[in-house]
Amino acid sequence: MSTAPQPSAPLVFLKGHGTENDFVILPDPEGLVELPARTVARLCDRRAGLGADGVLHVVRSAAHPEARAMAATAEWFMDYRNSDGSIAEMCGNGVRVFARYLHRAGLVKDEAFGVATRAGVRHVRLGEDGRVTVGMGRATLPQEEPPVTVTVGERTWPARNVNMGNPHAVAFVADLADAGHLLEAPVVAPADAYPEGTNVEFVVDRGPGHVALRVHERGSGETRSCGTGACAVMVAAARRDGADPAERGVPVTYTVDVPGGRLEITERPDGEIEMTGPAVIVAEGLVEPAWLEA
Ligand SMILES: N[C@@H](CCC[C@H](N)C(=O)O)C(=O)O
Repeated sequence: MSTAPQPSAPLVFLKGHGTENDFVILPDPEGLVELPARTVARLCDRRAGLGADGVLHVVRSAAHPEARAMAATAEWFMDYRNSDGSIAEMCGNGVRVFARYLHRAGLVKDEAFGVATRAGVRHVRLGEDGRVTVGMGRATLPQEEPPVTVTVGERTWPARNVNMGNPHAVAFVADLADAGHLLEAPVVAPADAYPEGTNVEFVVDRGPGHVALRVHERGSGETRSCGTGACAVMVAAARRDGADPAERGVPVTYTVDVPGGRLEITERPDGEIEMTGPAVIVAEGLVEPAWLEA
C-alpha cells in the first residue's frame, strides 16, 4: 500500500466585484477549508496571488460555529475576510456579489433570500436589471463626545462615527484629492472611539442628495468602493443636511458615487437602510494546490 501523501483536491474559486470592490469567492459548503490570515493575504495578493480586496468564504450557516444560530433564516454564511486576512463583521458590496454567486450556482432558487453575516442576517433581492438590493439594517451613531477627527499628513477634519455592523469614520472634505495618496491608514482620534480599528470615508457634495466618496478600508487599504461605507456616508450626509428620515417621516434617498461606480442608498423613517448596486461574477477557476500549500 502506498504511503505517499495524497494531493489535496483543487480548490474552486470565482472572482467577482461590486462597483469594483473586488473579491475572491471560495465555495466551501461544509466549512472544510482552513483560512488562516496568511492564506487569505496570499490569495488577495495582486502580484503573486489572485488579487482582491477581500475573500467571500461561502459556507452553509449550519456548518459554521459563528452562523449556526442564523441557519433557520439564512442557509448561507458570508465568512468575510479583508485582504490582510483580518475578519470583518460585514461587507456591503460583498453581500451583493455573494448573493449573485449563490443564485448563479443554483444554491438558492429564489430571487429574494437571507444571507448570514457576522452583523446578522441581511436580506437581498436580485433585480431584473442586474443590480442587487440589500437590507443593510440600521446605522448606530456612537456617542459624539469627544469628537472624532481624521488626520492625513498635515490636515485634520472632524468626522462622524457611524456603525453599519462594522465601524466607519466619515469626514466631509472640500476636495477628494485632499485625502492624498492614502497609501497609509489615516490617523483617527480618539483611538478608543474605535477599539477594533475603522474604515475611513472622505466625502464631497455633488448636488442635492448626491455625494461622492473615497475610502480607506480597515484591513484592505484604499479600495474602489465600500458598501457599508456608502451607507455610513448617506446617514452622515442626511443628518448634516437636516434630512433625517425619522424626523421627516418619509424615506430619504442619496446617490453615492464611489471611484468604481454608483450606489443608491435609502433610509426609511424606522431607520432601516437599503442599498442597491451592481454585482458581477467575472471568472471561475482552480487554485493550484501546491501553490496554496507552499
Ligand atoms: N468593502 C466592504 C467592507 C469590508 C470590511 C471592512 N474593510 C472592515 O474591516 O470593516 C463593504 O463593501 O462594505
